[in-house]
Amino acid sequence: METIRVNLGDRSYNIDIEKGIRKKIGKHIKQIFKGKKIAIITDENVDSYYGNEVERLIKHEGYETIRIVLEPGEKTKSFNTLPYIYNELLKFKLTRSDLILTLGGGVIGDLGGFVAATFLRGIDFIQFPTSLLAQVDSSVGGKVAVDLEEGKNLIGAFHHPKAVFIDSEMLETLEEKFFSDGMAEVIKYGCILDKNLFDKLDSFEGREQLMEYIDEVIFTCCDIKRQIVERDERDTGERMILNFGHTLGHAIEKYFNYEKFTHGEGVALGMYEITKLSEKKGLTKLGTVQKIQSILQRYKLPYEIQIDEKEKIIEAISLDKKNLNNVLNLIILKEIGNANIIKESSDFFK
Ligand SMILES: NC(=O)c1ccc[n+]([C@@H]2O[C@H](COP(=O)([O-])OP(=O)(O)OC[C@H]3O[C@@H](n4cnc5c(N)ncnc54)[C@H](O)[C@@H]3O)[C@@H](O)[C@H]2O)c1
Ligand SMILES: O=C(O)C(=O)C[C@@H](O)[C@H](O)[C@H](O)COP(=O)(O)O
Ligand SMILES: [Zn+2]
Repeated sequence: METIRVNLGDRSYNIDIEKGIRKKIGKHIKQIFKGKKIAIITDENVDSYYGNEVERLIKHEGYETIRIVLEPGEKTKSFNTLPYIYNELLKFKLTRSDLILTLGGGVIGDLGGFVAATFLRGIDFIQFPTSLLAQVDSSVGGKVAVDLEEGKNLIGAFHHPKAVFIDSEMLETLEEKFFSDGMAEVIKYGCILDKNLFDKLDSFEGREQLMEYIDEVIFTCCDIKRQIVERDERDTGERMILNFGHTLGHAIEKYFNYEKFTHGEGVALGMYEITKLSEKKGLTKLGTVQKIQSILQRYKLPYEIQIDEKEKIIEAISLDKKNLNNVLNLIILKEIGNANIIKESSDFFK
């Protein structure tokens, strides 16, 4: 097992990465949680593969459990889903000394994490991420949120998990499309900070070859995120570079009502488009956008779309959380492995 310690004072926690760790999940939880009740929040797909096994192992350690199983997909990560979950927790009589376990992808992690941040003014939770995207990104760093119709993650909190358990064996059941989503965030790490990672990903033929190195890739991504989060927990400076591709990505997701493009696809489109623009403006080394296009294609991600109502995208961009005092903090690449934060208006996209 590889363990990464995220050092954040009294909010510190471990990320444990081990193939098959789910088979010992009850015992691992027992080591760090001394309360009585555990509410497992998951979605129907993940539940059908892992729900019974995980709940049985947790019950075996003497905990009382409830399983809250939600519809899969981004639409579930909505403000409107919250009352249902809070009600289930109240019926189960979950108290502040109990625990929430989020078992699923980024939707479940963000939503369940937000519930943990707000229920009874905040209770502990553990992230048990099952999608590639959640294993390399969303389970780490404490950003939890729900979407509004107006935009992504507009209601949220910083609430760190007590622990993160990562079992890459669970990726065997993940559909191709969602594997690609996770690759968008993996590619993002390569683009912003790690040229070696980028080149390595670019040397693989695709999912099958990458899976031979999956734990190494997950470790590298989580460790990059750990370092940034330790230096800028609250996203006031350096952490913004983790948002490369997201200004446009989030706007595109919202523009299509969270139905046409997933988060990873939005990020892929956003990374390509902003790099095309920054290269054209002479801010990025020539040839960078070509490299991004090629790696996105390798991992079956989109890179270009036609949008007729550009002004609506620009309107959505104004809700970006990196917009401070009407100045937009944009993340661009100087070159692969080297990101920069620049202050612009939304005219940058015109
Ligand atoms: N908090 C953060 O720092 C952060 C970072 C990146 C992304 N996010 C958020 O994460 C969300 C996207 O996460 P996602 O891509 O995991 O989406 P998701 O949670 O919708 O999962 C994708 C699909 O894969 C299925 N699935 C998950 N694990 C599976 C498994 N092991 N086997 C079979 N099916 C499985 C799910 O049921 C779902 O249908 C977005 O809402 C995004 O905003 C948050
Ligand atoms: O952890 C971060 O910081 C990130 O920006 C990671 C992103 O991949 C993630 O999508 C995050 O949820 C975006 O946050 P937001 O602040 O732009 O809503
Ligand atoms: Zn993201």
